[in-house]
Amino acid sequence: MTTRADLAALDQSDPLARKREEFALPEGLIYLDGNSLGALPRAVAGHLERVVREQWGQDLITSWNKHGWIDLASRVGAKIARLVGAEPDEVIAADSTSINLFKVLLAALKLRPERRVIVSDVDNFPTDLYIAQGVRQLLGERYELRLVKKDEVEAALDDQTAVLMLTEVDYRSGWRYDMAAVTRRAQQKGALVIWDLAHSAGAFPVRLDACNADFAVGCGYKYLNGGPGAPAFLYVARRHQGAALPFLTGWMGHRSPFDFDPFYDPAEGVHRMKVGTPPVLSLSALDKALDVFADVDMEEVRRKSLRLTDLFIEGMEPLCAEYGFKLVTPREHERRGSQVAYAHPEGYAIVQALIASGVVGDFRAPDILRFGFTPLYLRYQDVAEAVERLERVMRQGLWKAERFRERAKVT
Ligand SMILES: Cc1ncc(COP(=O)(O)O)c(C=O)c1O
Ligand SMILES: Nc1c(O)cccc1C(=O)C[C@H](N)C(=O)O
Repeated sequence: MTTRADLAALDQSDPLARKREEFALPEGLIYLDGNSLGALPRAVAGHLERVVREQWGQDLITSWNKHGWIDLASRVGAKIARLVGAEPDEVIAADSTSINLFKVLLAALKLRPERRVIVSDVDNFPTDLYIAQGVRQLLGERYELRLVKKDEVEAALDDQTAVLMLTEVDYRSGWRYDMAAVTRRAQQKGALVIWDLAHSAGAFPVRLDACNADFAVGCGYKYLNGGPGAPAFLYVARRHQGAALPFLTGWMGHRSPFDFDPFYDPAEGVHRMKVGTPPVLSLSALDKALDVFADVDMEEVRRKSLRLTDLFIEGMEPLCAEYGFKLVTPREHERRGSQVAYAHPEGYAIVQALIASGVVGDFRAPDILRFGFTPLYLRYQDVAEAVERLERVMRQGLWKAERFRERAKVT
């Protein structure tokens, strides 16, 4: 059994412990929801204030050149590229994950015009599936969206598969695909592969290059801490950049937007995936937030993430036995992202009671309690404290209060 003293010792010797002070976290709160909305890096508020007052306020429109607003999507993309194993010119920060998925899915399908099938995971995050359904409607009924369970993905690939579209880490269970192996198998069948890295980027090292991924997208507001509604990112492997087209052909993706040419001519490389005017304030927040990673070794982040999640799983064992929580996250390290999830029929009310006791996790229908572990701002001792507070919620039956049953709009 791991004691409080063991955890204190782990915090003492933690090479990432110094990163916590770079985040503004409310006193006493244990935040286990950085997989949904990352915490605020302290430097962001001052930076945004300067961008607003000095750049927007004083330099006004000249800021597009003077402060490089026009290149922000690429500069921020280059910072993300380092975290996902890509070259700086393979990634841009733009739009939302959903919109980026639309762009790369259409681009990929058009690169395989003779094929008609999109394969995905039936448990994929709904927006990914909705985007695929919309793309299918747009292209016509002759396209098939083949949705299968995780262990059926390989068997679902055939010589008609144009695109395999998956999220590396399942948003509910935290189950993680073997990205390199799955990519290889799909490519052997002649398909292109799109990865959604929403629950991967910033959570552990990602190697898009070593996996030979074709396309990828991901969120800016989860483990990258870019703030609510932060711009997402999009990756196009360099080998596809000449042929892949966005189909959302906006002026910012034109070769020379300020020629105001009436006819679309795609920009070089990943730049053609830009659509409209970039959200400078949001991009600036994400830009500054990413600086937190500048001196961080992502291998170290992974080591700590696995220790945190292992400790949580260990600490929860007595609660599973006593109160019926059922672990749904794999114990195997290779199959796990940076979150731990449990099934419990009273999951919603329990999560609300836990939040009221100062531990923020979240609930995912139908019955999942989800806890995200962000190694940059969590301490080992937080893990024990979170388990203790949950134990109290259960032992004292705090979750039974009527107010914890009311479903909020956003869960
Ligand atoms: C796997 C995955 N993809 C996409 C999204 C969201 O996409 P968007 O940024 O368009 O809201 C989420 C969470 O919101 C997610 O978990
Ligand atoms: N994007 C979100 C939002 O706008 C409101 C509430 C939650 C979210 C989320 O990020 C959900 C998240 N993708 C998930 O994994 O469940």
